[in-house]
Amino acid sequence: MTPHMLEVRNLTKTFGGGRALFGGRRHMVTAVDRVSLALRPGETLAVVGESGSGKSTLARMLVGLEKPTAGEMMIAGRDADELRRQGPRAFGKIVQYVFQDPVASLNPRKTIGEILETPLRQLNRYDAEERRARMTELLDAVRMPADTLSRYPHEFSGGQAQRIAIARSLAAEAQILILDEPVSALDVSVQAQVLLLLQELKQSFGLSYLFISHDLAVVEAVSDRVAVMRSGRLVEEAPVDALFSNPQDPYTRQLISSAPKVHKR
Ligand SMILES: Nc1ncnc2c1ncn2[C@@H]1O[C@H](COP(=O)(O)OP(=O)(O)OP(=O)(O)O)[C@@H](O)[C@H]1O
Repeated sequence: MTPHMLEVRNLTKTFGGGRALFGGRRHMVTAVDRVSLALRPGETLAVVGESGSGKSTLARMLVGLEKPTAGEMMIAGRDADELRRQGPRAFGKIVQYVFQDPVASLNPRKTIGEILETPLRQLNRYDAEERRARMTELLDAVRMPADTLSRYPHEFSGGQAQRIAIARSLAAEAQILILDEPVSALDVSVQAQVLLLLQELKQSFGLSYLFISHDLAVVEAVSDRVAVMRSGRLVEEAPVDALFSNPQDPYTRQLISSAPKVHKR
């Protein structure tokens, strides 16, 4: 049986709980509360919820930016910590994180060529000429011209920078992209183009997506399954059509009815 691309069981993250100041009460926040989820090969699983529901904390734990308080995380059938201990190269070949703010996620002091070359070098498979050819191919895959390589991140718009950040994830040959609000910072007219590109790349590169978003219209357009979070808890999980046509949880119903652009069924 093919293992799940990602699987979390009872994943929990509690912040705070250090020594209380001035004898006051310790303030603890359970950002993620016993969440269990699985991402299947080739699918887009959206995680939705309002601000503060714990979506980003979940994603950050998966890539090792936060340490879980409790629970299990498996990536491609292997324990996530064990995989991470093998180093960034082994981990990056499986999972890449795409941030909400694309310009900030690219090193301002490096050219796009230098940024894309780093993961290619880490693969230890290409010589300089092959790396150059591969970078041009990757830019082509995200619809950016070859002269992008000699330019710097600040020279690009948000949409272009997000395409470049996606190309960097592809350069690492990741199988799973964790897309954390990947179009929220972009103009509405640009959002659709980037979403369409992500759909295409998923097919051509055989990717699986964990798609974090608060925007139900976006989620409806891109996902296969949807998990709804509220105050750190998973309240409902269903295939996208079932979730929008027949939401089971009162909170999901409320989210759908208050979303302006969602296709009401
Ligand atoms: N480093 C931290 N220290 C303390 N509390 C945190 C930390 N990171 C997140 N939290 C808290 O955890 C909860 C969940 O936050 P999180 O950012 O995961 O939610 P989110 O659904 O991604 O929201 P947003 O869409 O606004 O980013 C919030 O109450 C937040 O204040």
